[in-house]
Amino acid sequence: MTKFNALDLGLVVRGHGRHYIVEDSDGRRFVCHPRGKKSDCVVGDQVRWAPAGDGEGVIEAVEPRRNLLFRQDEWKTKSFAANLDQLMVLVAVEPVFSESQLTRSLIAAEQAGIATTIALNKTDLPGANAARERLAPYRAMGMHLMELALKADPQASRAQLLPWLSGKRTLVLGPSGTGKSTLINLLVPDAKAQVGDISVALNSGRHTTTTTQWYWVDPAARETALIDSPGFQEFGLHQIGPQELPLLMPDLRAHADHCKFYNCTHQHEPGCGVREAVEQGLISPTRYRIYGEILAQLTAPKRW
Ligand SMILES: Nc1nc2c(ncn2[C@@H]2O[C@H](COP(=O)(O)OP(=O)(O)OP(=O)(O)O)[C@@H](O)[C@H]2O)c(=O)[nH]1
Ligand SMILES: [Zn+2]
Repeated sequence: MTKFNALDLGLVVRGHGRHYIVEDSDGRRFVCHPRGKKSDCVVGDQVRWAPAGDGEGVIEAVEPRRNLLFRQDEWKTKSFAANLDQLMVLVAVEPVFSESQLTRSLIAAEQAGIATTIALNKTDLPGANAARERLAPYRAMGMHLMELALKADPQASRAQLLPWLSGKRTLVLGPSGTGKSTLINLLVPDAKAQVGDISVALNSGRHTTTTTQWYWVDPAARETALIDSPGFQEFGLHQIGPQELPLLMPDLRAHADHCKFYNCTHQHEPGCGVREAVEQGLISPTRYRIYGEILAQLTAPKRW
C-alpha cells in the first residue's frame, strides 16, 4: 500500500521522452508527466495518476511489475514493455533472419519469465523450407512455433492468430521487413487512429516508428493487446551473468548437468556434456556458436 492507492489506475500506452500517454479505465488518453525520477515508466505499466486539467495528468507512482522485457547494451538499458502475457518473435522467410538476434530475444524473454512463440511469416515464398530447417532446433528444444502468410493468406493467418492472442497482452519483436505493419493492419482495423491525435498534438508524430506502440485488437472491450516495438540493431544481454546464460538456453541446459565441472563454461573444459552434445548433433552448431559469442561479451572487461 502506498499513499497513492486512492488515485486512479492507468495504463501506460506510449512513451514520448519525458512524458507518457496514460489510458484510464474508460479508454480515455492523457498526456502525463512523471513526478520525479521514481515514476519512470514503460509501456504496459500500471500507474497511479491524477488529472491536472487540459487532458494532462501527473504520474505519482508505478505499480509493481509482473515482468519487464528489456535489453541491456554495455551502457544503456532499453525497455521494451512491462506486464506482458507473451512474446511473439516475428521472423520471415525473407529477409533471412539473424539467428543471433532471435536467440538473444529468446534468452531475454526466458530470463524475464515471458512465454514466447516464434512466428514465421511469408511461408508462401519458395524459401519456406529452408527457413523451417533453420528453425528446427528451436522446435526441437520445445519452442512454440507458428507459420503465417500475413499478406498471402490473411484469412488463415488471422484465424490462427486471434485465438492465440485473445485476452492477452502480446509484444511483437522482429526485424524490419518481416511483416509487422502487415500484422498490425490485419488485426487492428483502426491502427492509425489508435496511434492517434495525441502524438500529433505532441508534435511527436514522427516518433511513431521509433517508439513502442500499444494497439487494442478489440478497442471496445480492451482485453486483447498487441504491442509493437521498433526494430533494433543490437540486443545486449549484459543483465545476464555468464553462469546463468546456458541455463537460459533450453538446448544447452538439457546437457549442462552432464559436465564434469560444476562451473563448466562449455568452452574447453574436459568432460563437457554440452560440447559432447554438439558433437553428437544434439545441439545445433549455430546455437552453440552464438552461445560462445554472447558469453565472450558477458565476460569481456567493460570498454571505457
Ligand atoms: N510474400 C509475402 N510477403 C509478405 C507477407 N507479409 C508481408 N509481406 C511483405 O513484406 C514486406 C514487409 O512487410 P511490412 O509489414 O511492411 O514489414 P515491417 O516488418 O512492418 O517492416 P518495417 O516497416 O521495415 O519495420 C511488404 O512488402 C509486405 O507486402 C506474406 O505473407 N508473404
Ligand atoms: Zn560443459
